[in-house]
Amino acid sequence: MSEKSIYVVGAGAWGSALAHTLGLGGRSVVLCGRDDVAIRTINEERRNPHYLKTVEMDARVTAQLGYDGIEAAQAVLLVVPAQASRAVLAEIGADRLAGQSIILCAKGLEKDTLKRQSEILAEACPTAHAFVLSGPSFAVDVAQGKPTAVTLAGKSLAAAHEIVDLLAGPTFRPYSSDDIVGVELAGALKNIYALACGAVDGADLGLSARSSIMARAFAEMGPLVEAMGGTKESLNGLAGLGDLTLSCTARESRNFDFGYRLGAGESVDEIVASGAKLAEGVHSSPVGLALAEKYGVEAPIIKAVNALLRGEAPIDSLVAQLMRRPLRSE
Ligand SMILES: NC(=O)c1ccc[n+]([C@@H]2O[C@H](COP(=O)([O-])OP(=O)(O)OC[C@H]3O[C@@H](n4cnc5c(N)ncnc54)[C@H](O)[C@@H]3O)[C@@H](O)[C@H]2O)c1
Ligand SMILES: O=P(O)(O)OC[C@H](O)CO
Repeated sequence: MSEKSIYVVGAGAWGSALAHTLGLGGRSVVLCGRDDVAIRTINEERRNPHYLKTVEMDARVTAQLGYDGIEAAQAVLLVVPAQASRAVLAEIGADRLAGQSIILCAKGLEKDTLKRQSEILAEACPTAHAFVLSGPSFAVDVAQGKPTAVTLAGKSLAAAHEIVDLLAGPTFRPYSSDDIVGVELAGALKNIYALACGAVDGADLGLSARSSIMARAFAEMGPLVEAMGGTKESLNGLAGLGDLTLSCTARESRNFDFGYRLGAGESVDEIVASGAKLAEGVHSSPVGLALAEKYGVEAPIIKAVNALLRGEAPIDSLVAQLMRRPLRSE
């Protein structure tokens, strides 16, 4: 019998990179997209015309429109923006996902409902098994076969190990975790802090200020993650410290870049109108603030990012406000 395929839903930058790296790891992959030109180009020319254009997609990857055959997948990676996950899961349908292992790859929180990706999946398909893939990983690095280590969380370590074995390849190394809540919160929150660090850079407030924001962001995440049922240990790992470091220091991060442009004086509307790429933190910031308020946790940096996004104050005056907070111990 032929090997079952892994289905990757979402043929954007991250879905394409993951499909390619799984192919390199010897897996048969079906990449599900919604743009027929992209599908045809991937199958005929081995490249995605919209994302990672120069990467030659591994031959084990087949692209297709829609979700045909997904019910027989070995596992499904959901790789669409966080705000689209619910609609895409509904489009695929609970019946086809029943009992399947679904690896949630989006790093974001749902507006209005304040839900994490695994909560959305539980509502969309209660019998599916949720896993979360997160950690420091730029699509372009993964697609170019540069060494990358990430966190893969499941309900138990044993369950996570199985998916780790499935996803691991010569240049892609997942570590197992049993903290779904902590790992998915870490991935979503780091995008908010990347906006802050980008803004600090864009306003030329200095590398010392940026490092201070990163360290205080790391401290700020702990109480919220714990209040919501995750563990601080997850923050010490790849999904926490690893991704915070990457996203808060590199202009290649779309969230950092968005923040950089805000710090340099552009407005949210101007940046969006210019066709900026997906910056999940823009959507997750109000959710992060609402969650902090709901759980009674102090989150001054998340609050400042929300004020920045709402155009209430420029980053230098928001940082000045942070500097005027009462002095305290670490
Ligand atoms: N790009 C990265 O380096 C990277 C790394 C790790 C995690 N992620 C996360 O992965 C998620 C996806 O990011 P990306 O970089 O692939 O974004 P992207 O903008 O490159 O691609 C998103 C893809 O989702 C599709 N999509 C959007 N809305 C859809 C809908 N309603 N129905 C069906 N398909 C839809 C788009 O057509 C596109 O193909 C984000 O949450 C991001 O934080 C990205
Ligand atoms: O480009 P960003 O800011 O969405 O970051 C991509 C990945 O999440 C980095 O780990």
